[in-house]
Amino acid sequence: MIEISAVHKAFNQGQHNEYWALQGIDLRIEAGKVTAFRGPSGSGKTTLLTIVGCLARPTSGRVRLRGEEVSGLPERFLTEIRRRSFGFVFQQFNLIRGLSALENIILPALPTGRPRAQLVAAAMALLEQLQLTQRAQAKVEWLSGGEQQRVAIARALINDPEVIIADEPTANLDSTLAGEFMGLLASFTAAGKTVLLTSHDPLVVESAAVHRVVAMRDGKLIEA
Ligand SMILES: Nc1ncnc2c1ncn2[C@@H]1O[C@H](COP(=O)(O)OP(=O)(O)OP(=O)(O)O)[C@@H](O)[C@H]1O
Repeated sequence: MIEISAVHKAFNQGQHNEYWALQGIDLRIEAGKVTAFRGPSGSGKTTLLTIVGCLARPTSGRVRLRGEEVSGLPERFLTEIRRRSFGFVFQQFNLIRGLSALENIILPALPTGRPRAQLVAAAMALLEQLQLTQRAQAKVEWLSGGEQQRVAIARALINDPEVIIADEPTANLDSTLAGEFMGLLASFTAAGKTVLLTSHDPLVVESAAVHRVVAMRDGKLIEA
């Protein structure tokens, strides 16, 4: 479903601090499965996921999504593919302060033109699933770290993406909530969605919800 071929990524190319964060990644990711990336800090996990999610381009190499090459497309196409195909949950939640949990969740769906009432209903259903109904109208800066993370998860799901990309999604959750998040992952894949996540948490990487673990070191894949 996602094919990554010979992907390299350099930061600060041509400068004294040039750094190759990815050094030749070849990987096929199956649809409908949870793939977890693990590896030491700085091994390139986040860099790889941002490239797969069309948030950044590889310096060389290719990424194909459902057989279509996306790595070389112009930005306006990438924006559309991102919105249509991917939901992101990042370590920094990137929520908009001053807006409520509910407003943050529906934000990525506004450009789709779906009626507001439909979006609010979808957002409320997600909040209920994540046990956050009572905080719907609270401004996000009033929420705890774990609550903010659940708002970020709901926001990633509002456009019903095919692929969910989650970078350390449970970093701010206690083990009960982390366990619930893993349960949610199982329901995503049961619905045919593909999940890519990074984690340092053994509870996540060793969870029954994870189908495949990919290990990275120094910008390369290593045998898990
Ligand atoms: N924008 C950037 N400019 C320069 N170097 C960068 C940039 N982004 C990442 N790097 C470097 O690339 C390397 C890989 O970073 P990356 O965030 O992908 O690692 P990671 O495996 O996700 O780490 P962690 O587990 O700590 O999140 C790191 O050495 C990092 O410092």
